[in-house]
Amino acid sequence: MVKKICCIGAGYVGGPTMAVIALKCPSIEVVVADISVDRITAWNSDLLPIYEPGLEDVVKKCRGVNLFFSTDTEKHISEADIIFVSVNTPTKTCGIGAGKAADLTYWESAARMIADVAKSDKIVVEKSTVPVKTAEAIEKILTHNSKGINFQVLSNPEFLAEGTAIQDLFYPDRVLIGGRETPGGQKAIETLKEVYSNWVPEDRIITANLWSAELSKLAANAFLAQRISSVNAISALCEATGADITVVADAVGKNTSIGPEFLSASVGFGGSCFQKDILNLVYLCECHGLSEVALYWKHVVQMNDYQKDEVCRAWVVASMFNAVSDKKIAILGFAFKKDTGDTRETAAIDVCKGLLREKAEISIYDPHVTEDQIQRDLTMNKFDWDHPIHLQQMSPSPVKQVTVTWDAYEATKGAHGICILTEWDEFKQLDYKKIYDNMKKPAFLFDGRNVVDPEKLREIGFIVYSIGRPLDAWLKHIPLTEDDKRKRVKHF
Ligand SMILES: NC(=O)c1ccc[n+]([C@@H]2O[C@H](COP(=O)([O-])OP(=O)(O)OC[C@H]3O[C@@H](n4cnc5c(N)ncnc54)[C@H](O)[C@@H]3O)[C@@H](O)[C@H]2O)c1
Ligand SMILES: O=c1ccn([C@@H]2O[C@H](COP(=O)(O)OP(=O)(O)O[C@H]3O[C@H](CO)[C@@H](O)[C@H](O)[C@H]3O)[C@@H](O)[C@H]2O)c(=O)[nH]1
Repeated sequence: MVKKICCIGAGYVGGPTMAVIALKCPSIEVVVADISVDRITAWNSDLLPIYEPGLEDVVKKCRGVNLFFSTDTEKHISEADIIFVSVNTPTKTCGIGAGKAADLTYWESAARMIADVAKSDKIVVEKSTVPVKTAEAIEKILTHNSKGINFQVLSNPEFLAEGTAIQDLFYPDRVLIGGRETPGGQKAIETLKEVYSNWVPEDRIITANLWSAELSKLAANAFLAQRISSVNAISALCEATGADITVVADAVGKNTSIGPEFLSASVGFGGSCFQKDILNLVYLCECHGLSEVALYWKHVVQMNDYQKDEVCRAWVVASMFNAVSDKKIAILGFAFKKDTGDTRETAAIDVCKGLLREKAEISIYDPHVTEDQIQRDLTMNKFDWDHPIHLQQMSPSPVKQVTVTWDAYEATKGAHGICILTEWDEFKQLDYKKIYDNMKKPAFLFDGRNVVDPEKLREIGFIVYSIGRPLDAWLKHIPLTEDDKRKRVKHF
C-alpha cells in the first residue's frame, strides 16, 4: 500500500501531476519538493508559479490536506514509498554533446540525494524526459550507495501539454510505465499502476520495459514536432503557389490515417520539449552510428529554425522596404502557445531577436508574460532558459529597444507593423479598425498563427501576411535580397 509519494521538482510537470495524483488518491500523502525557495513559496501562496487553466482549483482542493509543497527534500525522500523525479533535463551547453545531448546534472544530483538519505526500499520514477538507458545509470548511482536498500527504477514519462495539462492528466490518452523484467521490477510496475488505477481506465495503462518507455517519450515528441515542420514546409509552398495551407491541412487531415491534430501552420514550434527532445534523439542516433537517422530528425529542427528565423523576419523586414530601423513593431503574444505564461524556446524570442538585429523598436503585449520574463528571455543565451530558475541570471540590463505593455491597443499605437506570434483567443476579438486608425501607414499585419481573417483586415486597409495563405498583392513581388537567398540555402 502506497502511503506517501514525494516528487523532486515542482515545475510545469511536477506541480500539476502531483496535484492531480493528490486529488484522485486522497489516501496518499503527496509532497512536491524543490530546491527553489521562491517556487515553493509561490506554490504555497495564492499566486501559483505557473499559469495553467484548472490548476488553481485542484491545488486549492488538496493543498494542506494531502498535498504539500516543501523545500525539505531530504525529509520527504526518506519518508516516501515512491519518489518521482521531475527535474530539468536541459540541452548541454558545453563539453561532449554540447547543443544536442541532455544534461543530466540535476537528475544525477537528485539520484545521489535519494541514495544518501533513503533508509527503506524505494520506487524511483523517471518523470523527466531522459535519454534511453538513463535508468541504467540511475540504478548504478542508487545501488553503489544503497546500504542494502532495494531500489526499483521505473520510467513513467509525462505526455501532458501545457495549457491543457489538467485535462490531459484527468483523461490521459495513455499512461506508460516501464520497468525491469524481473519479479522486483514487475512488482514496482504494479504498485505504480495501482496509483493511476484510481482514475485512469486499465486499458489506458501500458506497461513496458525501461528502454521502450524511455524511447517512446522521445519518439512521441519527435513525431508531433515532425508534423508541424511538415505542415510548415507545405505552407512555404502554398505561399509560392497561391494554395491555402488552411484548406490543404484540412483536406490532408480528413484522411483518418493522418487525423486533424497538429496540422496548424505557425511561426514555428516552441516550448521546453520539442527541440530539446529531438536534439537528444539526434545525439542518441549519432552515438549509435545511425547518421542518416540522426540527419532525418535534425531536419525537423532545421525546418523549424527556417520558419522562425527566415519566413517571419524575411517577410516582415523585406515587405517594410527592407528597413525597420527605428520603426515600431508591435508583437502580440510572447508565450510559446496560448493558455500558458511559459516562454521557454518560444518562437517570439527568435523573431524579436531578428528584428532587434535590424534595429527595430519593439513593443510587446502578452496577457500572461511579465516584462521581467521577456527581458530575461531576450538576453539569455541559447539553452540557458532550461536550468533551475535560481541558477539563471536574475537582473540583466534590459534591452532598451523593447517595451512591454499590458494592453494590445497601447502596444500597437503608432506602430508600422504588428506580428501576431501566439494564438491567444483574445487576438481574434480585438478592434482592428481602432488599431489601424492609430498606426503609421502603410500598416502591416503579420499573422504567424492564422488567427485573424486576412480579407476582413485587408478591407480595413492593412497589408496582411498570413502563414501559408495566398499572398497580399503587396507581398507578391517582394524580391529576396542576396543575403536572404544565401540564408535560405544555408538551411538545407
Ligand atoms: N513542461 C512540459 O510540458 C513537460 C511535459 C512532459 C515532460 N517534461 C519533462 O519534465 C521535466 C521537467 O520539466 P518542467 O517543465 O517541469 O521543468 P521546470 O523547470 O518547470 O521544473 C523543474 C524543477 O526542478 C527543480 N530542480 C532541479 N534540480 C533539483 C534538485 N536536485 N532537487 C530539487 N529540485 C530540483 C527546479 O528548481 C525546477 O523547479 C523535463 O525533463 C521535461 O523535459 C516537461
Ligand atoms: O499544429 C500545431 C500544434 C502545435 N504547434 C506549436 O507547437 C508547440 C508545442 O505545442 P504543444 O505540443 O501543444 O505543447 P507542449 O506543452 O510543448 O506539449 C508537447 O510537449 C510535451 C513535453 O514533452 C509533451 O508531453 C506533449 O505531449 C507535447 O504535445 C507550440 O509552440 C505550438 O504553438 C504548432 O505550431 N502547430
